[in-house]
Amino acid sequence: MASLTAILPKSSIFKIAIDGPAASGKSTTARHVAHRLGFTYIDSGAMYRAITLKALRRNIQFESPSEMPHIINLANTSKIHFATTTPIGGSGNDNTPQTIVYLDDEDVSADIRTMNVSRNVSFVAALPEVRKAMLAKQRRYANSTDIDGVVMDGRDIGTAVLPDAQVKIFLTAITNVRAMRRYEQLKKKEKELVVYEEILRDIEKRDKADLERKVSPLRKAIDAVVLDTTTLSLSEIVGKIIEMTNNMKSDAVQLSGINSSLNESTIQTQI
Ligand SMILES: Nc1ncnc2c1ncn2[C@@H]1O[C@H](COP(=O)(O)OP(=O)(O)O)[C@@H](O)[C@H]1O
Ligand SMILES: Nc1ccn([C@@H]2O[C@H](COP(=O)(O)OP(=O)(O)O)[C@@H](O)[C@H]2O)c(=O)n1
Repeated sequence: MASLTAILPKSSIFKIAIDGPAASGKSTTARHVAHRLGFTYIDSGAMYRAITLKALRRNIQFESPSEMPHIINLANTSKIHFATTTPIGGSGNDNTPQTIVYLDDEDVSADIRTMNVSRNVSFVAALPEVRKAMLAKQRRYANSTDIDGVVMDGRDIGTAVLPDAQVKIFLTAITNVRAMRRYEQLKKKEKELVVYEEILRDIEKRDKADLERKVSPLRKAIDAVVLDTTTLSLSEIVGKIIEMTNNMKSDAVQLSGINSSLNESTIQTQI
């Protein structure tokens, strides 16, 4: 099949936006979709987590107004990048491609998932200047020219970061199910002692903060499709998104056919 970038103008790199509340399945879904389509995956939440981790390591006192310029400075000056490892056959039942997150060239993939980072990240993510810095980085990644497409997940991807995304998904699941999944996920990593009730409280608190903040709150874009992962398996969700993407792609191919025949008839008319 011809490369999509050969059909669409460079500015129209295929974009898939996946938003939703904490632990709704965004990053797992996004990684599988990106892997299947050969697209780049960008975990926007990891970027906010990385800045939060750096602030914690520097003992910055959150919510102290005099410390805010330091956090903003970290957002503006830190280098964040990603690498994806493709599993060969997968380990055990988990064949999910893994994303490595680098903060100033250090692999912080595990450190950004601790409860301490989770407890503080929504505060950092609510600072308008931090969002401005992350938005610029996110758009830069998404518009890099050497990729066919991008899948980005977060809270404001369909509404603010990539409002031009051709496919927009809003993933949801009931809170208890999300908390239990996050509990199982963290327990496997054995990075720290995890308590289900604490995870549930963190998810509820973070959802509230993300929904209520002034700048780019968690919202479903009007043109996003809602998928409920409480009742749909990972493979069903991934399958649906791939199907939507393929439909959009074939529409784009047909449109490009119509456009080129329109151009031909315009040329003939001019002759
Ligand atoms: N549709 C699904 N059904 C069941 N479990 C899922 C589904 N999607 C994701 N999961 C699992 O739920 C957990 C949280 O998913 P994750 O992708 O980390 O969520 P998010 O990125 O939204 O925080 C992971 O362990 C993941 O494997
Ligand atoms: N596009 C985004 C992505 C994340 N975030 C913030 O970053 C936090 C962590 O995001 P995440 O995607 O890693 O969180 P989980 O859904 O994995 O728990 C969220 O709770 C938001 O406060 C955001 O504000 N905007």
